[in-house]
Amino acid sequence: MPKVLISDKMDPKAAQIFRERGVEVDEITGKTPEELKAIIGQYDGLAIRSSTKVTKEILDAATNLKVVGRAGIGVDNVDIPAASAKGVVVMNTPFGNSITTAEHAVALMFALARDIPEADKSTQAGKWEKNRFMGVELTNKTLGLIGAGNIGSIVADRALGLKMKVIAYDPFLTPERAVEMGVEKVTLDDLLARADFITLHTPLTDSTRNILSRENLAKTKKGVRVINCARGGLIDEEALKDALDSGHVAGAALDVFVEEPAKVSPLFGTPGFISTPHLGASTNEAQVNVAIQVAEQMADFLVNGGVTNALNMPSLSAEEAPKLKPYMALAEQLGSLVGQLSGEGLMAVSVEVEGAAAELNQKPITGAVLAGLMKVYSDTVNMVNAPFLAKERGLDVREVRHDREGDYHTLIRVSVNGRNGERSVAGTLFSNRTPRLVEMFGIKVEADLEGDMLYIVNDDKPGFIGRLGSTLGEAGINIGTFHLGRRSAGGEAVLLLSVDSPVQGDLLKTVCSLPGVRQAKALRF
Ligand SMILES: NC(=O)C1=CN([C@@H]2O[C@H](COP(=O)(O)OP(=O)(O)OC[C@H]3O[C@@H](n4cnc5c(N)ncnc54)[C@H](O)[C@@H]3O)[C@@H](O)[C@H]2O)C=CC1
Ligand SMILES: O=C(O)C(=O)COP(=O)(O)O
Repeated sequence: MPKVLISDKMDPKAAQIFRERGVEVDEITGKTPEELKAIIGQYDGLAIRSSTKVTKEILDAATNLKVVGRAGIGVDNVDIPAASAKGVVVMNTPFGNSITTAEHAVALMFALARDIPEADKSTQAGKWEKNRFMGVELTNKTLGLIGAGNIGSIVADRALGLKMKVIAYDPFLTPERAVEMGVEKVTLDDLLARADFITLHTPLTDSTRNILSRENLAKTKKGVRVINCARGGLIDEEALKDALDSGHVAGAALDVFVEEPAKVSPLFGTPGFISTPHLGASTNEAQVNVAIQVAEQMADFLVNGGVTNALNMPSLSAEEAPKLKPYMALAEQLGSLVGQLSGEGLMAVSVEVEGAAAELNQKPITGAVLAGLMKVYSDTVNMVNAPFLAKERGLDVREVRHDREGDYHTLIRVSVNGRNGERSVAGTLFSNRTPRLVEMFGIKVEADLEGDMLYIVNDDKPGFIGRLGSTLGEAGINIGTFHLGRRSAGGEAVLLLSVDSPVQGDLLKTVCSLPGVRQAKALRF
């Protein structure tokens, strides 16, 4: 039974779904990194929100971890390259809390426009300062969206309903989508110069970090109000404080901070400043949505191999996963076969699918080929990290899909190019289930690739098989199955034997020195 740790506060629906789906679950929140490191080794899955920091250190201690599920959107608290390198899938729930977060941004915009928090404080202090507070209307004001993705577009929709003019800076926003959203696509400088309110809705990346820098804040319209419900780090907090103090920025509302939890901040106490403690996603509706979604996705992955909303692996639906399973087993065996036979120095690999295999999602098949291939170099390789390892090694990976059906109803062919030239192997599924090798280096063979095997290339001459049988027999090696293929009678032949124990050391040398043997190699599947 797979086991998951929920390490941040999550709606109880998450634990309920894990249990219903046959996943054991522990809910242990508020642990320090050291405490988390000490227990993470027992878990196959880790379900988090934004508090748990999934660092390389945590991942190194997570010896059984297969999946990190983020009940929410932002994954900047997860070291994704480190997770990928360790073969851990990282998934999020990209839509479950978008409406709630957009509504929080709109709420903060209203709060800024009418100085509601300060007015509330003063009223409850019995001051009745009716003449102190003078707000601004939102109608006809210009809202500048930085980031027009899921949340940004919901904010735009609500703002248009409030009769605001919406302008958006997002390098990935197409003109067609801007028209559909009813916003004007502008440059960042244009947005800074024109917006009465600026709201941020981008992830925190190298291109967005400090996007409202001191320099950019200076380019804003005097009296601008700024809202950040996306990520701390998008705004220079010191520069924002100075701009509030000077009156250039009339108000700022931050839900997110560079350092969280934000126990101290240069902005705290600054007139015109409003804050909430990362509450963007905190509604019952959003929390139920993301809890259900993350638990379903993680359980699907741990129980059936389905992959949804992964950030470091192609998707694979729970319906597709069982269909692809035997293909992935075949693909991994073929990859492993060429990997073991080719050794180091591979430069390119091509994965071709034809017949029924060509109708499937090819990415997981290629991932499985690469996992099999790279096992030669690393025993911690899997489908998640294999593509990254391949890239790291500069391996050129090609995928080819043939619509034709050849001799087999379904076929996967793996060809590699390396120091030893090009080699190609192909396999099919027997009875739609059992992987079977059908071709090796252009020679037809039929073999199941399993357990210990012995691969021999030899001259097709009478008497060889008898000599080989006696050599192995004398060494106490039992032959399970025996597969022979040859290019032409009397030419080059290929032998694949399954053996009950590995052929190694001196025995392998003896086999190599048998007359007619061109190459002999022990293989393991
Ligand atoms: N405060 C909170 O509790 C919550 C915060 N968030 C945060 O909100 C942010 C946005 O979420 P979504 O809209 O769902 O993401 P999304 O991926 O749908 O949209 C992000 C948009 O930012 C744009 N973008 C990327 N680089 C940019 C750049 N350099 N300049 C301008 N635009 C750029 C992208 O093209 C994309 O359209 C994320 O950082 C997420 O973590 C999300 C949920 C809750
Ligand atoms: O989904 C996101 O990106 C959020 O920032 C929400 O964070 P939280 O789950 O409330 O800690």
